[in-house]
Amino acid sequence: MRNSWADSVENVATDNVGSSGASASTRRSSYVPPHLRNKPMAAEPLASSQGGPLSGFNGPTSGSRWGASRPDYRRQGGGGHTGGGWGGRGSGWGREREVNPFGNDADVDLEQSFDQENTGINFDAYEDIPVETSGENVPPPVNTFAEIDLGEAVNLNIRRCKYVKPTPVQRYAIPISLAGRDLMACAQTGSGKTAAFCFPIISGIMRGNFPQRPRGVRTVFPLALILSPTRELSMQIRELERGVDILVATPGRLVDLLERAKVSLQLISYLALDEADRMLDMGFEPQIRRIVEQMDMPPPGERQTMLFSATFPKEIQRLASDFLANYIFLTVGRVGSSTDLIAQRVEFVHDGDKRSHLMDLLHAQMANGVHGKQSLTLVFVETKKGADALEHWLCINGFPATAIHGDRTQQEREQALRTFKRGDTPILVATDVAARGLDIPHVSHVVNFDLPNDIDDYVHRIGRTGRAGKTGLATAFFNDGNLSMAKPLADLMQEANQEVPEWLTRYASRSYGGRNRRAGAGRFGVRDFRRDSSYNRSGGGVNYYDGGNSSGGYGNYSGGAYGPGSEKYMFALTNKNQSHPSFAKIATEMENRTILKEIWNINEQQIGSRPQPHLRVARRDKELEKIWSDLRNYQSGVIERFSRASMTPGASHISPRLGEGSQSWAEEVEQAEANSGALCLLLTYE
Ligand SMILES: Nc1ncnc2c1ncn2[C@@H]1O[C@H](COP(=O)(O)OP(=O)(O)OP(=O)(O)O)[C@@H](O)[C@H]1O
Repeated sequence: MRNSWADSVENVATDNVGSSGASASTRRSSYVPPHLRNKPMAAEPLASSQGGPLSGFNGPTSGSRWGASRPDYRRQGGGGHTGGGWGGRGSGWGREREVNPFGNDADVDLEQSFDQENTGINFDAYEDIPVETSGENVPPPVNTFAEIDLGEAVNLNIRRCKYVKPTPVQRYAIPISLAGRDLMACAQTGSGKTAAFCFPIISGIMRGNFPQRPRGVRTVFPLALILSPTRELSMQIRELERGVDILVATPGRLVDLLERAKVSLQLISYLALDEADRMLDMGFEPQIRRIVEQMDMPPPGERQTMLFSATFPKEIQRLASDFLANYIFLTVGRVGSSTDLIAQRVEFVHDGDKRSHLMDLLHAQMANGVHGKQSLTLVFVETKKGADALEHWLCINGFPATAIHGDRTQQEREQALRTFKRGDTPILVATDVAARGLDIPHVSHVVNFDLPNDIDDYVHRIGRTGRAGKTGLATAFFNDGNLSMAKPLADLMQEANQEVPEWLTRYASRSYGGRNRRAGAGRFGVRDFRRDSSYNRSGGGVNYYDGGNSSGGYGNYSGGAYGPGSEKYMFALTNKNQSHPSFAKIATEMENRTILKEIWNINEQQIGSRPQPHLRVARRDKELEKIWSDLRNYQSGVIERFSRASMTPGASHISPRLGEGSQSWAEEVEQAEANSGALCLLLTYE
């Protein structure tokens, strides 16, 4: 018999109901954020912009700040069962759950106990979700699974899953894919993208006539390859289909298998990239190119390629288009936006107050109870060390927690996910390894203890809640260390009809000089990068390096033509006595990007947290080429200039502002390096 935090939730909830019912519960829940403590109680409810996620757990009868500002939340079924608020989540896209014949008992119990209380969600609310397609001869969408010919076996399994109707992304993507077209698709987190690419692949393989595989060799010849960024996500997708016909892999491991000739890609008919933008950012791009372009995989046009993600920055679209032939671009919902199903709160919390603030949230969550049901909370932190430390601190303070990050063994990572899913440790402290794709039922609260530096990372992180039509809550701790996120965060919240705290609007309105590549109105208007005039100007060609400030594109370093209003800053990358080779090595081991983030943070302080730097390589020798490829899309930045001189241990910041465009970029970098003897990096901001 386990005695989990959920048991204490149950006890608290029972106590509350037993003693004085709802009013006791309400009293307990009168949460006061630290910065408002010891102040007289306000006569009227605090403005929701001042936080108070607790109120989210209060449900509609609590006079909740949060509930009051979110009429749509209640409409969507989040108002709660038994007046209890948070636990009463919608049932998603009409999916009813059956007992999973392969699951263990604990999972089944938990799933059943939750599903019994699902109150249903208005699926029709999704009907008016904005959808945009571009490309030639786009096949029409369908409304039901019955309209799509996926074959008897797949249809049967769809019925077994009790998927009653396709989600919006499935309505569009499945017919496109069945028509044999390449696809780049962007749809919100938790909206059913996995099935959107898996169903047609499985169906195609079950019905297709494929060449005979060579016999008697130990190499396997899969027909479909699905690439995803983390092992956990690969395993999750693998749950849908196992076997050698469909290979689900992370790039690193696959490169290894390919190099040892354990796998051949010669017969690949389908290639899917899940979390495609992550797969093509600087961490993975070299490996993906190796797999897709330099091994034996058939080229675009001879295979069908599908790329899916909830976010798709334009520069990544450009890269991705290398892998596609005459593709259709599909967006369902606003590109890179969060779903409206997630109520987003942002609270100003100084670093030193974060732990106590988190504890307040967790206490509030307990006090407002979910009536014995595990309400899972996912807490995102910046570093692996930070994750370990917070996990430890939570545990010794009576909150069963576990942690997942890149330094833990695979076994530990899986164990952490298991105990979290079961509710034995209803708090999971995670780095970005858990930010994307993971579909964990019943995560009701995502806390961004440390905000990421990139708004897309934020979108993926909070997307771990509010999935499959259910509602969720996301709380972010913001402080002066997150200035670069003020504007994108405020814009995103506004887009998702969230109440933006006034203080955040003020932060956002201050100019930090950054180029906010995805912020502002018209996110939905800026979709398929092929529609950009710059793309057309270059004759439809793909020239990733021609964006930004460069007048000559990649390889032409003689420019220096900063656009009006651009600013530039110079940094040395030699902090922490890193020698260049070790830096390069570290840069390649970037699954959770900690080291680079350290560098980034140094830079951020130096540049006054200005967002969205553009960076470009200044010289192109082989060694730098590698670093360049690793760093190119690091966080929100793209390397603009990067040059090397002898390393000076301990050298740091050189010059915060170099002479206003009077010198060419290369000269500036060289001069700075000559002055400092350090490896230098020039950042410019539009
Ligand atoms: N047609 C459907 N009806 C009901 N539920 C569905 C349907 N399609 C998918 N789901 C469920 O929705 C949940 C989210 O799906 P999935 O994990 O594919 O989302 P996603 O869009 O890939 O999210 P992310 O962007 O976070 O990776 C899953 O639990 C899945 O089983």
